[in-house]
Amino acid sequence: MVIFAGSTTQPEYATALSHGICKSESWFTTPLMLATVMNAIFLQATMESLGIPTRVQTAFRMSEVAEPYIRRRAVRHLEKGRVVIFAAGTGNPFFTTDTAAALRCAEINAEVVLKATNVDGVYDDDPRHNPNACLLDTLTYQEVISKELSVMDLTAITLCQENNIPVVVFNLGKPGNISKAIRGESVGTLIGGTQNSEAART
Ligand SMILES: Nc1ncnc2c1ncn2[C@@H]1O[C@H](COP(=O)(O)OP(=O)(O)OP(=O)(O)O)[C@@H](O)[C@H]1O
Ligand SMILES: O=c1ccn([C@@H]2O[C@H](COP(=O)(O)O)[C@@H](O)[C@H]2O)c(=O)[nH]1
Repeated sequence: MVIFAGSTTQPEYATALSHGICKSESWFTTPLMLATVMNAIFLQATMESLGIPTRVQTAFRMSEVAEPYIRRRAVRHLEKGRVVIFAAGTGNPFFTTDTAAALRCAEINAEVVLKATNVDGVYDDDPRHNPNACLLDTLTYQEVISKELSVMDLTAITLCQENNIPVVVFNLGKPGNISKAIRGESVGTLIGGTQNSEAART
């Protein structure tokens, strides 16, 4: 199993950027990537307190606190039944944690990207701004791109499309949703599903 730690919004950093304290957006992205490492370490501690063996791998070196990302090593951990938490995004500015998820899933030949987020799935419009937006059950990658359904950034969705990795978008806040998504039960929105993944949902 693979889990990606999303960066939480850091209002202090956003304020620093808007006040001109941070010189460029590429500088500003570093603390955001570091925030995902903190999240990953907390998640690791929580999972290990439940007896689940876990490893954190970071996209840039922080060897005193976590392993560096090494694809073959990550795959070996998974083969041994450990949860691997990938942190620090892609390690590069101008990307997102969704793109990091798509990239790592492509690298390790993952079957699916499970995007646990703060809305029930993909809507025909941003539900935060349009209360009449309708929740969609399934979508093709092309529909997400052409209709500009910005629940996931274009780089991430394109990477999933190119590597035929379906994406399930679901609400993290609803109890039971993570289990449902992992078991392949119907939850949220399925993007780029094949007949097999459709069957798995029913
Ligand atoms: N068509 C759409 N359907 C669903 N959500 C949409 C759509 N368009 C925009 N959104 C927005 O996308 C957001 C979810 O994506 P976002 O990447 O912000 O969340 P996240 O991945 O949970 O956050 P993070 O990556 O910081 O952990 C929702 O809060 C919603 O407002
Ligand atoms: O690989 C990466 C991952 C993230 N960033 C920066 O962090 C923010 C927040 O990421 P979310 O995926 O929206 O949680 C993102 O906008 C980037 O500024 C990055 O540079 N590289």
